[in-house]
Amino acid sequence: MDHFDYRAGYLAAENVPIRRIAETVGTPVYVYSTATLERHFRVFAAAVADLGALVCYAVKANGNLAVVRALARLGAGADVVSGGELQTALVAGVPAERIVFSGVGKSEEELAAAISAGVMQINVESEPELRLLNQVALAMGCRAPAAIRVNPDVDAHTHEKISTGLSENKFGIDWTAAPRLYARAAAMPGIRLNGVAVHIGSQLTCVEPFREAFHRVRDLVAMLRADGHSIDTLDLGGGLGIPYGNEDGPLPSPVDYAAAIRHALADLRCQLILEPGRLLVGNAGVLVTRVLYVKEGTARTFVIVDAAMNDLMRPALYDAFHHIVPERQPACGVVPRVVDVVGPICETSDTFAAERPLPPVVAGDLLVIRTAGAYGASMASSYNARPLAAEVMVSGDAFAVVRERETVADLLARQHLPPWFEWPTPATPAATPVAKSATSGADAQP
Ligand SMILES: Cc1ncc(COP(=O)(O)O)c(C=O)c1O
Ligand SMILES: N[C@@H](CCCC[NH3+])C(=O)O
Repeated sequence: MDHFDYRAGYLAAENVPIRRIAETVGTPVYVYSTATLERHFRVFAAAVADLGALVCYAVKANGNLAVVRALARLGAGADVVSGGELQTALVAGVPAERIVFSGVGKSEEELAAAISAGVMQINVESEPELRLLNQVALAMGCRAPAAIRVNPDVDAHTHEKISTGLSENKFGIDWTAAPRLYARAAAMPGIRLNGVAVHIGSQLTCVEPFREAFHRVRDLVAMLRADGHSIDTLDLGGGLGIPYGNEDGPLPSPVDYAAAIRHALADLRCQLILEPGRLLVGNAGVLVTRVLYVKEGTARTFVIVDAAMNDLMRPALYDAFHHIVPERQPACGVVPRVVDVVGPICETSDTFAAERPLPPVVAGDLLVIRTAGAYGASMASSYNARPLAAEVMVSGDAFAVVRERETVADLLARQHLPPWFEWPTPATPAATPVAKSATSGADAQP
């Protein structure tokens, strides 16, 4: 359930007409609903309440400060995977003791930043990373709280590009090799290793792979405890799928997911950490775009819109399905046309929908791409020199820009000509960036 509904024939985000936002802020624009974010967090938190789990929102799904703040206000912790996400979470008011630092390639600086911020736990994904963490912690005169992310070799039955729990995936340490690493870590004075972490993939549409992974974790905890390690935290990652509108059957609910956890792990007396991302924010966001042209091709009809794969890359990257609806509610009985909805980027994969029945539209109409709150803005780029879209948050009757639209000047501002190139004539426009310094890059001269 979300808070994007037709009101008197026009789509609204909570009580704010989408049209009003588009006319004020322009398009393309991401629109987030506070009520939906809050509802999703509360539903998930209620489902896992009896497990005493700490819900650490996976910031990668949507790192907008306002989104992270909305969840932090409700008590969410954060799962972060870079120094940038760590800072985002801290600035949004997530207490350090509720932050988990995950990721397969953390740099020395990022490890040091996590330790000095006082994060709850660093999830280590390789032996070299464990050794580096030990060194960094010793140099800082402390012991780093850590868990090992294990790879349980379980098929998540999701898109291959977002599956992370198979032994051929780069993530975690093979669960059968993990006991050796725990033994080595026990001898490292800079490491306080007392947890196991697992995350097998994203957009899981059935509970069975979770069950399988959790039972492997259970077996591992028994082995580790038998070896004398104290295991106090279990980080079960995220991954619960959400409806995009093209699923075959019903998806597992947070209650089903909680039952799988309870059954496999509740009696182990560990602090559980859960890292939902998509589930909290996916349906809380839409991408609003304007139709530029309707082009009648010989084989297809193309609805060319002003959003593109740089704004929302999921369809191009994973052939992902997103519902697309007109901002103006179609009249009863209107006959849909089968069209391709495409962006202006010079790639054939810049296609939001192929051969999709859609109510007829004309240039100037607004279309709304649904379920775009997760891995939408957070994966956007400026490909084709297209500035990043604006982001807006709605609450009741109010809306606010929570990320300004980038400008072309922003894109150019950090670029420089090398000193051996003169600016083209006529004279350099005031807004054009200049070479950083006369000497920078001198060694690179041909
Ligand atoms: C370690 C970790 N935790 C949590 C998540 C969030 O996953 P999702 O958005 O599918 O809940 C991810 C991303 O897949 C992840 O890599
Ligand atoms: N980016 C992916 C999810 C990957 C999650 C990160 N491990 C998506 O859009 O579905």
